[in-house]
Amino acid sequence: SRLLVVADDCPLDMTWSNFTWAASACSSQNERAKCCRYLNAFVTVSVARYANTTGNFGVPSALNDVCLNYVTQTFLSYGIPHNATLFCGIGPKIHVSYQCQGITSGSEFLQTPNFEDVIRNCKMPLSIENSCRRCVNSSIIFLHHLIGALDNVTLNTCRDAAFVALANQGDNASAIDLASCFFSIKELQILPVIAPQPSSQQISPALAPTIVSAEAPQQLTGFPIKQHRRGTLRLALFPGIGIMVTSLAIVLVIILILLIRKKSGELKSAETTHSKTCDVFHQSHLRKYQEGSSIICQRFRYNEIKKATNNFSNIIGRGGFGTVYKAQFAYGTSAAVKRMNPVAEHHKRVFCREMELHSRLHHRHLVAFRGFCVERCERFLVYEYMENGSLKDYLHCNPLANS
Ligand SMILES: Nc1ncnc2c1ncn2[C@@H]1O[C@H](COP(=O)(O)OP(=O)(O)OP(=O)(O)O)[C@@H](O)[C@H]1O
Repeated sequence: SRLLVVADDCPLDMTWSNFTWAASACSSQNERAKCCRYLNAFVTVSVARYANTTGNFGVPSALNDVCLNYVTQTFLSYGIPHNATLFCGIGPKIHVSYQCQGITSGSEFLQTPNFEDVIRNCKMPLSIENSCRRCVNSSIIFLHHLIGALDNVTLNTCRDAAFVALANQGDNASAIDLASCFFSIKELQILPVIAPQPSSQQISPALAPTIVSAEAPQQLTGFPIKQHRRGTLRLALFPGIGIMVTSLAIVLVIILILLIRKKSGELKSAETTHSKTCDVFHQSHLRKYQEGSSIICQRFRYNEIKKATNNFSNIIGRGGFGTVYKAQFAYGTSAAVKRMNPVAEHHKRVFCREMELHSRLHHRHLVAFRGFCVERCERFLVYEYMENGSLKDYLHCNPLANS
């Protein structure tokens, strides 16, 4: 459980945030730089809040030690190991008061040349793409103009001072947003779902990297790293949602495939059933017809007729019961194929009777009946092909006949 830290005479307030992420990072040896960025951000935001009421970039020098002690105790009470605060340098590197090139207040900073560029480029929200990058870019340019090639401690102090000046341009929320951008860390106010426990792992001060690598934000050493880190952090916040959405999409696709397959199966089986019913009807009537008939005529297959009529493209006439096609069978015989129109059930019986009649009638003045086809709910009558057209055509169109 967390100890209550009494601020004594330190005017800084560090109760504005939860330190769980920082405690987690600071308990891992692999996240030392991140740990220091967290600690630096907590102190800087606290100083910015203080500057908001006083206008000063930090506590009076008389309160320096008191406040550094307060900050260290606060971190300890939130589970941040003592060796982490030593490693990050609370006091020697992380200050509670910023004196940047003699500037000690926000109003002085605002008068610094080019600072208005930084203010313009650091407008909220900084969480949207490229906005943070723009803000940090202009801050770096500004700082390099301001301090030139001075040491990293000065650079860091001025960076923190610039942060405080900027943070005081907006409200509390924008200060948090700005800190997340400036120090390349998770949004400070987001509460984690699982509170990580501080581990007993020790961070050896002997292993402390240089001030730049341990303390300076990533932005000052390279944007790509920072951009990548922010993207990763955003993703890490919602891993569960990503998995859920992906799973849902997969389930929906599977359901869709099953529905399509079921529907196409139903259609196929309906078609087959219809076709079978049709054919069973025809076959039973044909059997009766063939059983009662002494005449046996040729039965053609549907595909045979389809091929012979060139896929029913050679139309030679239309009558009251169907369309007549010219057919050329593989064995060289020409024929006229009458494709009967679809009719009601009782007409199918008529078709069979007519077939019987046709097959019995033989006369040199009658067109010879060659056969039939009953398949796929279709009926065809096949006749000898008459070369010279119909009698009607002959009587009405042939000039020799008319003369
Ligand atoms: N065996 C055939 N040889 C050549 N052409 C034919 C043959 N049978 C029919 N036709 C052509 O097809 C047309 C239609 O013939 P179809 O027998 O269907 O009708 P129809 O003789 O006019 O009378 P109905 O509709 O009463 O049968 C004919 O006018 C003819 O031009």
